[in-house]
Amino acid sequence: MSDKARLKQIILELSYEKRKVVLASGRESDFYFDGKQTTLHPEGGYLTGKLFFEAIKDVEQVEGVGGLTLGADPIATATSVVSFLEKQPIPAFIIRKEPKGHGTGAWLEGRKNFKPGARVVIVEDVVTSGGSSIKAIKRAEEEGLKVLGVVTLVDREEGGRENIEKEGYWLKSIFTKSEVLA
Ligand SMILES: O=P(O)(O)OC[C@H]1O[C@H](OP(=O)(O)OP(=O)(O)O)[C@H](O)[C@@H]1O
Ligand SMILES: O=C(O)c1cc(=O)[nH]c(=O)[nH]1
Repeated sequence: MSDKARLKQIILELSYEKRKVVLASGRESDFYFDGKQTTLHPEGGYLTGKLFFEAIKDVEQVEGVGGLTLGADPIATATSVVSFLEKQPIPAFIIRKEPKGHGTGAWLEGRKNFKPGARVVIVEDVVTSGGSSIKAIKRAEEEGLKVLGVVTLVDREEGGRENIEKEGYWLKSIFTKSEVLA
């Protein structure tokens, strides 16, 4: 079985839930992908890292991978670890939803691994409206990074791609919702 086929099995088993839920955008839905159930699973996290690394390794001399906490955190870390194992090390970063209230006051964690203008990819577990990805893009750019595009584990195909592209960035998905549920 391919890495992608196995990851789909894990997503269906651990992350896909049929229930009524309010989403980050305020929309209501009758299903949910709880991405962290997969990305924090030992095999799920490893396969996520492998597939995200494959998706970004040849992209426009990528120099970093990160995203908005919390969904992005295990994905960025797994991708970075796999990149080291594959001898093309790509450092990870985490963007906070609020700046740290004491100590460094930082919005962005992992800063020392990035020079100004470093070319980075934003990662997400789920894209619905794309609002969280766009927030991450804007914050990363305000922090001096050059964002190339976004990679998500699951694209729910609910307008996120269009909204991200409208901002001038590409979106790649490991899976669309249709692929997961096929
Ligand atoms: O495309 P959007 O409409 O923005 O929705 C998708 C976002 O929603 C979820 O995050 P959530 O805010 O639930 O937070 P968490 O990652 O901290 O759990 C998910 O991890 C994405 O970041
Ligand atoms: O839109 C969201 O907030 C959302 C949808 C989903 O399926 N999973 C998730 O983590 N967030």
